[in-house]
Amino acid sequence: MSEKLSFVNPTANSPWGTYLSQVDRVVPYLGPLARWVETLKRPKRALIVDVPIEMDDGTIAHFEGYRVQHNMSRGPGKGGVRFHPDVTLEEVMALSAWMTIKTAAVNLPYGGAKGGIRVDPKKLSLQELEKVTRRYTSEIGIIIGPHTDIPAPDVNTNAQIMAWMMDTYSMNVGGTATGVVTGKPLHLGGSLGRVKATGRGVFVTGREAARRLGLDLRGARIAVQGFGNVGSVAAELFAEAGAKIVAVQDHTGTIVNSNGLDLATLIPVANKEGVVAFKGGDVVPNEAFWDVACDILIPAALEGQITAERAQKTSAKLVLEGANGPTVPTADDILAERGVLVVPDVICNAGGVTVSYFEWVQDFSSFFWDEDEINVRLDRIMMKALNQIWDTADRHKITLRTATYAVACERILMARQERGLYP
Ligand SMILES: NC(=O)C1=CN([C@@H]2O[C@H](COP(=O)(O)OP(=O)(O)OC[C@H]3O[C@@H](n4cnc5c(N)ncnc54)[C@H](OP(=O)(O)O)[C@@H]3O)[C@@H](O)[C@H]2O)C=CC1
Ligand SMILES: O=C(O)CCC(=O)C(=O)O
Repeated sequence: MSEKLSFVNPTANSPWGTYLSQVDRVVPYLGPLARWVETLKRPKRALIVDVPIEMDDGTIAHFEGYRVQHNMSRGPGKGGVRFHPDVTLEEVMALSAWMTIKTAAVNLPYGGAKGGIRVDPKKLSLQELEKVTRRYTSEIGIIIGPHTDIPAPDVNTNAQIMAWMMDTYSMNVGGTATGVVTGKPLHLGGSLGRVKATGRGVFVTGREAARRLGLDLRGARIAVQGFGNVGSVAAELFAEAGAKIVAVQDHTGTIVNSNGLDLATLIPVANKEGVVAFKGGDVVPNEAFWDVACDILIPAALEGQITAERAQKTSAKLVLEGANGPTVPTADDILAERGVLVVPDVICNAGGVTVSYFEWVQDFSSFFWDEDEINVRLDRIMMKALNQIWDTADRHKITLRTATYAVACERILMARQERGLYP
């Protein structure tokens, strides 16, 4: 680890810095458990791996990979794997920590972990992508496993990549270990409902938040940043409920249509070429996305997108954090002062890990549920968690984010205390 990067001294405005500041804000609400809070400010374990592969042109390329296990007080590590050219150890530390808070917030029997490879998968052939995935899985194989740490999809990873991870791990241990990853294809022990689960959770929590705000979803204007797994599914569900998706941004650019974008035509175009190739909206400069007149804003791309300046200008009344860590702490304060309600990532996007948990349980019991059962259970878990968080926020007069941390940190630190410290 470089001199600059340490567990306790984050780079300014980094995701890890954001996370540490979120933890600091919850300390006054932890009572006697506050003496354990340092536990949350450092990962339990961080592994950096070299991922060398032979490229199609015969050259050897090296990629840097990470797996961070932030906390395992309540159960095995759980969290996705990200393939992105900007992935850093410090980012993965933050993502793993948010998993610890998230799994505790919805009361799943897991800790928090996350992984990533600094690679642009869009520049790899399918064969190179498979080689990178398999080599990375072998390298982190010393710390993952169905009972220790269970990866899943995140940005630029999907069911095919989970299938390669499951196969590589299984070959290395000499058996078929379906429970080592979730988000797998259905015929390899995957679960119905997992692909749409995160977007569905954003919709379920968003619908409840809108109801409490007195905001009618019929005709509500929604802007969505990031139109991948999370953003596109959330957009579809809100559109089905009568909302208008008035702006969408992905890394190709931003499109707007104040009458509502036609998702049935937009989604296939976006999946193939990116949103700017869609003809049913106007292409505008990326920064204009934050000026679009809207009632609900759904950040569903990367961290640090809602800056102080963007928080000041958004017209949204409700922010639904589909992405992990999209709002920096100064922006959080501005949104709160302006009366904009934020449903934080650690509850808003917890639908994915909740159905991952269902997948893991189904793999162990070798008995698979139908999709209705999965969705009913998902909605029940999300609503129970959200209502408890809302009660906590009302009781202490704090934001939903700090309330989520209060509920989650109490569970995590109580488990830590009850387990004791001595080897
Ligand atoms: N998948 C899951 O189950 C879960 C994901 N999340 C979080 O949700 C977020 C999105 O993940 P997911 O949908 O799975 O990832 P995907 O890879 O499916 O989609 C990511 C989307 O973000 C867009 N994007 C990337 N960079 C930018 C940028 N600089 N500006 C605008 N758009 C950008 C991508 O555009 P393009 O396609 O053009 O590159 C793509 O549309 C992440 O923060 C992730 O951690 C949280 C919980 C669970
Ligand atoms: O499905 C999972 O296990 C984890 C998903 C994830 O990485 C996340 O919630 O950020």
